Amino acid sequence: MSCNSNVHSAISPSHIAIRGGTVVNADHQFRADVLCRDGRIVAVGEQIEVPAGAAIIDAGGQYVMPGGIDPHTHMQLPFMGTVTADDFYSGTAAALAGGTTSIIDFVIPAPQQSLLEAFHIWRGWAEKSAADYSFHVAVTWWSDSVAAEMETLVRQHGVNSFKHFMAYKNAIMADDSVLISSFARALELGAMPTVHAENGELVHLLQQQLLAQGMRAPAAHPLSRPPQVEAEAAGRAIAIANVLQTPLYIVHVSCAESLAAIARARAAGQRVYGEVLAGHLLIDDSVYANPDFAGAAAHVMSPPFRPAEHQQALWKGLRSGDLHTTATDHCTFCAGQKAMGRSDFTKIPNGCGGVEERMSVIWDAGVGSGWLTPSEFVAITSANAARIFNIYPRKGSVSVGADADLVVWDPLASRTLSAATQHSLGDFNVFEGRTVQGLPSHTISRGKLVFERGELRAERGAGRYVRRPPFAPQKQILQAPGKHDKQGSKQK
Ligand SMILES: NC(=O)NCCC(=O)O
Ligand SMILES: [Zn+2]
Ligand SMILES: [Zn+2]
Repeated sequence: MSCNSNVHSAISPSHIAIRGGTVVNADHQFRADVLCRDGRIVAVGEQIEVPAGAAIIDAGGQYVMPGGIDPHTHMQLPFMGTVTADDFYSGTAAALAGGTTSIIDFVIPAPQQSLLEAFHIWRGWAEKSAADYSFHVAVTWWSDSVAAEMETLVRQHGVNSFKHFMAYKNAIMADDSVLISSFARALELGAMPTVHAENGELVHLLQQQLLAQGMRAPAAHPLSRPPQVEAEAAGRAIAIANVLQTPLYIVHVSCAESLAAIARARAAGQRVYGEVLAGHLLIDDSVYANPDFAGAAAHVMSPPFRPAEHQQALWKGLRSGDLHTTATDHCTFCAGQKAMGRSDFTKIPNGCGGVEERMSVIWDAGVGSGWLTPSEFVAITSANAARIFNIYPRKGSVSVGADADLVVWDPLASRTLSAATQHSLGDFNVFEGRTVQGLPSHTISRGKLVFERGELRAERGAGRYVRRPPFAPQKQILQAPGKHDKQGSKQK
């Protein structure tokens, strides 16, 4: 479908002025012009002086927001015997068309593979990115060399988060011993442990049982990964983080039970962060009942889409502050690839797209319905991710000195989403037929106008690797400060 037929060169005068819009940051919104020079924001204010020769964007009646940050994508990922359809160019170009100007993707070393070797391979693949990118690095096995390479990644390569897949047994699954070693090491290094929370042993057992019962179609996929399987793993990761006193970021929280575990931990004073996918907010499990294999298989991802009541809980979690970021887990496989699991649902490559649609579908359903304010939208689509992964306010903020990654947002524009018009190279759109109100009119990436009212000017290789500094290494503090007197000695 689509595939970048509508791509032209980015417009890049040294100055871009955005005039007459309402700037929205995560903490407040205000009327202001924004001036960008050489890739940075250099002025935000009323009636700013615009140098001769600057490109001028009229943002009257529109919002000017930080470009979206999608903290969970998989471009060019080799996975389940195939490779995703979108590479770093097509995937980031699609992101820009939807108002997302940065992604955080994943380096996933094979068990026994050097983390550094894998990191350099992914860095090479990502050089063609049209938008800025960064990497979480997965810890899929453990040894002293992994511990040493984590340090090199943090200190020399700007990695401050490590991912652990608690699912995908016999492939990339991290067992408790890996989780514990890696979380403890992350704490020493000032890095954030993150988890894909699903009990891989239970998934494996349920898959085998379903296959033995002759259930081979995609409809069996959600049955092999019920909410309890996710909640058990989320609870276990939270408990490990609690004992070790590490922070924890849980990716793609999809069910009320996991959310409740996060809420309980946070109420008890634990630093736990939750990410929710645009798809999990808006699509329910009825998609797996589709008798057409291709339609059902296109929705096979993990965790799976859930019964509708979970969506209500997730939206509440975003508003209550127990969920912090929104992502897509953009991981596109075409129909021919999904067909690898035609006679065995466990072989369907897991993953769906969405990097181009995330901002619009969340604005439409969240802000359009009155559930979220524009500032809350900025918090959950960019600012919170920037804070959690330590690149704020350079990213996620419209402020002087920040990168000129901006989206001019037209709250009245609408379109109907479709694979026929998407920029992703995937051949399916999980939001097919959904009409959304609220679209980017302009996207500016590092000071260049890369998208203007439907015309995409993404530039291969224009994206830059974003280094993310570590947080200060934390001491292990086993008691809350209130248990100590003012001099710091323990109370009797
Ligand atoms: N989510 C999914 O189904 N595929 C990508 C890998 C992962 O994030 O688990
Ligand atoms: Zn995952
Ligand atoms: Zn993922």
